[in-house]
Amino acid sequence: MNSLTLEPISHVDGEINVPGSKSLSNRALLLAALATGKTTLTNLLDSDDIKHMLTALTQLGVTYQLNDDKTKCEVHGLGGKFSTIKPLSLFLGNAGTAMRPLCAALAFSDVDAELTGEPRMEERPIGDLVDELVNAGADISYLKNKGFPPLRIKGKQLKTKSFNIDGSVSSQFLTALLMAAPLLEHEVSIHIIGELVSKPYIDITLKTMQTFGVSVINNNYESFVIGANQVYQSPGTFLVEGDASSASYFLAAAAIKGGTVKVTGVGKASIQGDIAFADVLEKMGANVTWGNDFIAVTGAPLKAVNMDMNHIPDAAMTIATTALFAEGTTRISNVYNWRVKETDRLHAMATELKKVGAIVEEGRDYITITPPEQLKHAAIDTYNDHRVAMCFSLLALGDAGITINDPGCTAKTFPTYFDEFRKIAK
Ligand SMILES: O=C(O)C1=C[C@@H](OP(=O)(O)O)[C@@H](O)[C@H](O)C1
Ligand SMILES: C=C(OP(=O)(O)O)C(=O)O
Repeated sequence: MNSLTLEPISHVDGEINVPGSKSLSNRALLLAALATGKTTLTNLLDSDDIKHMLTALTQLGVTYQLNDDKTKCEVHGLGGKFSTIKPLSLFLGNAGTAMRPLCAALAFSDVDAELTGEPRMEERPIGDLVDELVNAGADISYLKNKGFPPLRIKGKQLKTKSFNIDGSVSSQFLTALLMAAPLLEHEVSIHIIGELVSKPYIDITLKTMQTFGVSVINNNYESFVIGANQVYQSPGTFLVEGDASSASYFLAAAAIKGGTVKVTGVGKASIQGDIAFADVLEKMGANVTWGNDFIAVTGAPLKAVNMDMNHIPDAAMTIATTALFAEGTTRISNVYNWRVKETDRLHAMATELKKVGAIVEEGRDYITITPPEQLKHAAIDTYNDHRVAMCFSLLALGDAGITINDPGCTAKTFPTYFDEFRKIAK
């Protein structure tokens, strides 16, 4: 298997302009496709998750022009729902931000489409979304296992005005329903059952919908109302912010090693919840400076934290490896849904952290990490999970270096990650 060995890095310093946000790229592409008018997206992310959304949109009859480096895209909006004649098969890889939102949008469109994905996608739940859509009258069937992709969707116009969605496994089910609701044209109310996880991603959804001209009443994240006859309208241009989760690795590197790293393209004006990662680093002892469009971190001796990280599920993985350089036992809690993402992340992190010598406790929805006296070199298995590969690159800041197996798996959200990481190693 292809692997990458990172030798110990003695110092970090520098400035990194992070690529566009995955969450914003795929939301903006979908809403631009449904909107009236032409939208020019800039700083679009060029990665596997976005390629899957773009390919699906082409198959759905959306036209767009991508520039050479694929970071600028002019989308010609359909001015309403998708409408295609022939049955389609859309392959969405392992992109949750394509599978879940397209599922709802297609259920309310004039299409006959199969939604398929990588083997892991067939293990990632979608039942809470599909079953509620079916309750409401949608025509969706499971092609293999109940509750999981692949799906067959025969879209239709529904009269249902009220939906109940379970938000305790993934916020993407609510995001999907929110973004598709205007296609129904009448007023829609959505009621949340269970504890809504990953709440800041709902803010990203609502703010992106607002930019495209659709407003939603948010009753304290317990229910949402989308008024009748709201149509997505192109904002003209849409600048995709830098990805706050991708920023976490560079900021953590500075926190661990003691230099200063400035990440640009994302800052205190960001609508991404993962900027709160910098607050965790601050709590651990690092110094953080904020600008509207940048975050800079200067390292200092770090101490462990004990925190509920449900609000930053992706960046929390970066804390799990940062914890190896902090004094004491770090506890990351309320992250049960790590288990249903690219891999079972609680188990994968526990397994790989033990390989470098950490003392780890893996709970149902938490993990504790105590650093060893001395970190050991290990070959880290990455389970086709981009974030496992990226967060373990931080082990290069220890004395033993690290080997990352299958480093190419970062292509899901950050194909150039290791080239960028090398730039801050001095
Ligand atoms: O809506 C989004 O853009 C995302 C929501 C989160 O998923 P969950 O809501 O499943 O936790 C996050 O982990 C994922 O990377 C992106
Ligand atoms: C959970 C993630 O991805 P997805 O959008 O496929 O859910 C992630 O990027 O960490």
